[in-house]
Amino acid sequence: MEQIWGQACAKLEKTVGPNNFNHWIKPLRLIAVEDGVASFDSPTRFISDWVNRHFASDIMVELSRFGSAVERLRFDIGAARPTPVAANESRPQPARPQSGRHSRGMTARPDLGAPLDPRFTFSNFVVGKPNELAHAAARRVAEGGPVGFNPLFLYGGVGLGKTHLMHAIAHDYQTRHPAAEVLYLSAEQFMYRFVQALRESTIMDFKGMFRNVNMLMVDDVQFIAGKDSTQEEFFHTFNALVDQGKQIVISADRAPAEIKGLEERIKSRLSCGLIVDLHPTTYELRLGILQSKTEVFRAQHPDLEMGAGVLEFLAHRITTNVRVLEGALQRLFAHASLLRREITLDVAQECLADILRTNDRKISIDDIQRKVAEHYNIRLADMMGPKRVRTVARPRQIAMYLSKQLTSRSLPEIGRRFGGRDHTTIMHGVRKIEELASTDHALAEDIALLKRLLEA
Ligand SMILES: Nc1ncnc2c1ncn2[C@@H]1O[C@H](COP(=O)(O)OP(=O)(O)OP(=O)(O)O)[C@@H](O)[C@H]1O
Repeated sequence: MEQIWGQACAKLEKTVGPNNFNHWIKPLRLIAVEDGVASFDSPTRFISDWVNRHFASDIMVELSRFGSAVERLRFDIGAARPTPVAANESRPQPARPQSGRHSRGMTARPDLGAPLDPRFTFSNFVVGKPNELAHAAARRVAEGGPVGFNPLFLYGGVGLGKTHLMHAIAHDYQTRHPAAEVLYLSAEQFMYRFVQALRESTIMDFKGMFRNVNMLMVDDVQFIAGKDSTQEEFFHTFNALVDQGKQIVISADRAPAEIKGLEERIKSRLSCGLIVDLHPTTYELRLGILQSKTEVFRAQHPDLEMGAGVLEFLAHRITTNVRVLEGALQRLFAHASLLRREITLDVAQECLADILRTNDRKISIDDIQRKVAEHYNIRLADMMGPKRVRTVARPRQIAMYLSKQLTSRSLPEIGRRFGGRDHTTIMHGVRKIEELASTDHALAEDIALLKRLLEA
């Protein structure tokens, strides 16, 4: 195993860049490869989660070269001894792209941010209807100059490209402004640094370092909800930077107003700039992403043979998020490079059976009623009951609308599930919500959020 891992590591270092490699992959120890599953010891959960999210497909492709195809990674936590770099998890590398033209002449805060993924650039980001606004806003912020919108707040469901866009902004901004200091980190890391500074009585250094950057990017800000002192510190950092005209970019899984447990003053601060959401992908966008990733892979492996209709099939069947889509494609690449044969539709279906099954999970009217009732804080029984007050009737109509949109049930069937209502009542409800959502932005947002929660 050591030998295999050693050889795979030599390749991986080139693919992901030395900084990412040292920080995330080097601390892992390969224990076994069995039944398509590669098992690792990882010093911490944080490292294994990060690796799973960002480098799983690279690792699977490399390991598949040594025998049977690897289709999944598994991690045991705590058994591996951290390397000096891994022990440094609390002090990750500066926000600094690792390769090529970006790496020259940049300044970045030492010991603060998380590393940037060199693959997350604008040129690798496929633009379509669901993400064009977010992409345009990100491009604009990356240009720098007089701050147009501060903060830029990007939000959207899991795996829709928020982190990719943030890294792309950082890469581009640093290329244009080599002397500028860009700090990218997750909200979780922000909290960790803050707690560490409190513990080590270095809070003034902490404040100084955060307040001296030119651009601060905080990913997954919903993480600090409910964590009062971290929120307080974040609020002051935020204000200090905005007052100095420094750019802030934030991401979250939902709009500021929707983040429960986040202080009102922070919500209102976060809403001062531009809030843009990444919508769930469309078929066209998914296909575009698959084609672009296949081209990249083919540039390195010209012998790849992809049968007609395979990418279309994947774009049609895997609709959850781009990360899952990418994972499926990487698994196919791993198969192709190992077996050296064309990926036909049959091969794809067989090889991806588990992913395809999960994606087939149907959303039920029950799920919808429960989620909507929870969201609007009404009783589930009110979905079926006769109450006509608006606080109950509107959520009920939203649930009707979502049932029509997200399930294949007919109007009479939906009517039956909403306390035996007539199909014309359901039709009226659906139309009403369509009409309202076209003018009421808050309602449209609510519906988009509910859809994301249901489809997650
Ligand atoms: N439009 C796109 N073009 C190319 N790749 C994309 C696009 N959208 C997402 N991806 C890829 O999908 C994967 C997941 O994206 P990313 O990590 O940015 O998602 P996220 O929105 O930050 O998710 P999470 O909510 O889990 O943090 C990444 O590998 C990213 O490169």
